[in-house]
Amino acid sequence: MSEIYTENLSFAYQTEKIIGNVDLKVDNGQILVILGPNGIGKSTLLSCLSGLHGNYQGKIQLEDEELKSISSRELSHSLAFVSQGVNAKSNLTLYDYLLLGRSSFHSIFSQPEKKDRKKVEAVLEQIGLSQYRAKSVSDMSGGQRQLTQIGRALVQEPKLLIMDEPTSALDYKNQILVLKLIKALSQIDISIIISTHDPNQAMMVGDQVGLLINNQTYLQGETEEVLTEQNLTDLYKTPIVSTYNSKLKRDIFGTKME
Ligand SMILES: Nc1ncnc2c1ncn2[C@@H]1O[C@H](COP(=O)(O)OP(=O)(O)OP(=O)(O)O)[C@@H](O)[C@H]1O
Repeated sequence: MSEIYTENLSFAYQTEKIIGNVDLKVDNGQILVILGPNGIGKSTLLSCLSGLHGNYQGKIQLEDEELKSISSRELSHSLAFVSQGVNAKSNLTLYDYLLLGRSSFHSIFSQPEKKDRKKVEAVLEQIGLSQYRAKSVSDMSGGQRQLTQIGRALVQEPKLLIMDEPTSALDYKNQILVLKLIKALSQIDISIIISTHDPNQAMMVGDQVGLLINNQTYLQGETEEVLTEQNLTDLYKTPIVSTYNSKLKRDIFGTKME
């Protein structure tokens, strides 16, 4: 069954149409990676899918319900969104900030339970920040705050995780940590949509790749079919070549500098 799909989805800010004709589909436990040039509408698309832009046209179906008819509390039990950038801001400690992310599991007056603390401990391990549990979120580095924001989504235990450029502030080791985490989550049947500017990341984790080509055209398909030299060259309007790396057992994308 599809975790989420859209039919003829379009969205405009005031009169400026940003995305159109988007037929997107993510099955249970699948990873969809969205690529597209700056300003094409990736964040706008992910915001629509996360329920942040209610005034879209067309259909967004989350499991068997239309997104617009799902309450925000109900939505927080099935979907978590990590927005672009390093915007985790709080004077709380990292531990308390993550614990607060469990609040949708409780009534306003109830206290966190043992299972909430256990989940926070597990997520601290997953994002590699256990040693910073007592540190104030506002005192963290950009990369640490991006990992914190991912952790905050994970404590929600979503069935669908949507992340807008989740590795943009991360060093190479932490990029790999997040990509491996994404793979591991998909293996326990969590469906994932991420955007990125790096086609190599799409090749590393994507089951499917979606290209936002212009405000009328969205192309989605199997990773190896969509990530071709021609498609990427057309998408970024810059020549991109691919070479097969036998050590990595996959194609690597790059550009000649001469
Ligand atoms: N709140 C807004 N009001 C009006 N226009 C907006 C708003 N937010 C974004 N836009 C415009 O919508 C277009 C798509 O922006 P969006 O952030 O979705 O692109 P993107 O593909 O995520 O870009 P990037 O790769 O640079 O992050 C841009 O032209 C942007 O200027």
